[in-house]
Formats: sequence, C-alpha cells, structure tokens
Amino acid sequence: MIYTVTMNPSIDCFMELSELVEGATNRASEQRMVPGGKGINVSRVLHRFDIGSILLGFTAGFTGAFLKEELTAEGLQAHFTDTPGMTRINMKLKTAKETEVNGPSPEISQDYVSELLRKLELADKDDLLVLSGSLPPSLPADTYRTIAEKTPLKTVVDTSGIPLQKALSARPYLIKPNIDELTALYGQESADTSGAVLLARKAVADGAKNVLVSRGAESALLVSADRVLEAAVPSGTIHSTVGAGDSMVAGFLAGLANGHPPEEAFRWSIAAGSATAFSESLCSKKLVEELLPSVSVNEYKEESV
Ligand SMILES: Nc1ncnc2c1ncn2[C@@H]1O[C@H](COP(=O)(O)OP(=O)(O)O)[C@@H](O)[C@H]1O
Ligand SMILES: O=P(O)(O)OC[C@H]1O[C@](O)(COP(=O)(O)O)[C@@H](O)[C@@H]1O
Repeated sequence: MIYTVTMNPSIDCFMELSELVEGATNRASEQRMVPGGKGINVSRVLHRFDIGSILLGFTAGFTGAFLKEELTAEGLQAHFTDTPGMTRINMKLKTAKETEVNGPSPEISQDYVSELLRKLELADKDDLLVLSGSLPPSLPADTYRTIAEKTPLKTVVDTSGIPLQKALSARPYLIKPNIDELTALYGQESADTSGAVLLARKAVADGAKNVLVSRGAESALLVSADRVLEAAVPSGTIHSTVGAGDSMVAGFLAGLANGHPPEEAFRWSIAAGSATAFSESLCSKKLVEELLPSVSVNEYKEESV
C-alpha cells in the first residue's frame, strides 16, 4: 500500500481571465475548484492508474469537509485528521501566464503529528510513504525527517527549502525537486544540466537514494549513486502546469508498482508530468500511455559533467 501525507492540503481554485490588472476589479471567465496539495495530487493520479493509496494529513473547517467529500466521491481513501481552523484555498490564475497565490496553513500542533504517526503504525513494513508539500509553519522544519525516521517505510519526499534539506539525513528513497528547488537547496541561483547533475549528486551524497530533477520543458534527470539518466520532455500545448510535479511522483511510483525498473519508471514519470501539463486538470492514464513512446531516456555523458 502507498500512504500519501499532505500536511497542508488546499482547495485549488482555478480562474481564467484575459488579463490580471493589479489594483483593479478583475473578472474571471471560468472558475473551477478541485482538491489540491501535493500528496493528494499523487493519490489522485495513482487512482487513475488503478493504484490504491491511503491519504493522510490534516483537514479543517468547511474547506476541509469539501476536500474529504470530493476525494471520497472520487473513490479515494481519505483518512485525514480534523484540526481546528480552515484548510487553505490556493488561487491559480490563468492569463497568458500562470500566477499562483497559495493561502496560509491553519495552525497545526505537534499532537496532530503524533496522531499521524499512530495512523502510520498500521502500515506494513513493505508499504511506501509519500511526504509531499509545504509544512504548516507551526510545525518544526524537521517534521518530515522525524516522521521518516520513526517509520520503517521506504519514503518519498517532495518538498523544498529547509524541510527538504533536513529530510535528506533520513535517507529517503526518492526526492523530486524542480530545478529551482534543487538550486535553492544548495544556495545557488541557477544551474544548467551539468550543474544540476552536480547538485543532484550532492543530494545523493547527503542521503537521497534517487533524485528526480524536473526542469520544466527542458529535460529531466534521474540521479542515483551509480548513474545519471537524462530524458527529453515531450512537446505540446500547455494548459496548466499545476500538479505536473506531483504527477511525476505518481508516474514514477506507478511505473515501479507495475513492476518496471527505475529507468522505465522515470519514463512514466515524465509522461505523467507532461500529460498533466497538457491537460486542464490532472493527467488521464490514456494520455500518459499516448505520450510514453515519445519519452526516451539516455545515460548522461560522464565526460561533460
Ligand atoms: N512546457 C512544458 N512542456 C512539456 N512538459 C512540461 C512543461 N512544463 C512542465 N512539464 C512537465 O511537467 C514536469 C514538471 O514540471 P516542473 O515545472 O519542472 O516541476 P514542478 O511542477 O514540480 O514545478 C516536467 O518534468 C514535464 O514533464
Ligand atoms: O504545499 P505547497 O508547496 O504550497 O504546494 C501546494 C500546491 O501545489 C500543488 O500540489 C501542485 O504542485 P506541483 O505543481 O508542484 O505538482 C497544488 O495542488 C497546491 O495548490
């Protein structure tokens, strides 16, 4: 079984408008509200691949109730813990560009993390744990590391900044930084492909078994102690990149769950990320399957590192 943890879920409220004028009343032509948050998106995509997961994390208020209703109606196992406050709303504004305003997290006390750990005690040692998204600021920055260290489960961590840096020492099976998150992790402004490989290798030296680096339309890398793989990303028309990174995590896990080795799971990951970027919402299995043949993976040339 796969457990996904979303400590700071959201309702993602998508609005389309021709332009966004600061300081004016803007009117949207379209509006759509969907469950959001990184672990939740991973579970929603896995479900499209007929892979079950248990969704853990914290929900609050009527927005939290909406989340649980929607996810349950979709056939997902939403086992969230209710907390005081209000699950946030994240605005996703689509003009010619994508602008995001993510709401603040409710305050979550340490007691709720203890309750989450109790729920994880039910997991089997062969289960997989996905810790995804930002941490509520009321929790210590090493919360993911603490959870990963307290469970015997193989762990995937998809977060950024200090929580990611701290989680590395818990030796996660996989981390999935985008290029900005990877460069920020090591205090750099930017990195080209060889720079990204160097930084991903640092992350491996610091504890990650596999580092899946997404670089938007440019390429993606899968770096582990013994090899570096690079893949080109399919081209297509972008509808919304919200959830594309989460779809990569889900695609990778779906590939593994279907018995494929990591290099093939890497292909699934890119096909899923791009399928979401080319869709209005999260990817369909059908589009992922259509894109798969166009994703080729190569060993990264060592001499150019
Ligand atoms: N312009 C694009 N064209 C094709 N695929 C894209 C594009 N932007 C994103 N993707 C897909 O989404 C994945 C994740 O995108 P990226 O922006 O790097 O990560 P994140 O969503 O985590 O910030 C990419 O690896 C790729 O598969
Ligand atoms: O927890 P964070 O970092 O604020 O991110 C939450 C947001 O990220 C998403 O999970 C999408 O993430 P990606 O685009 O990186 O896949 C949204 O659903 C959500 O609004």
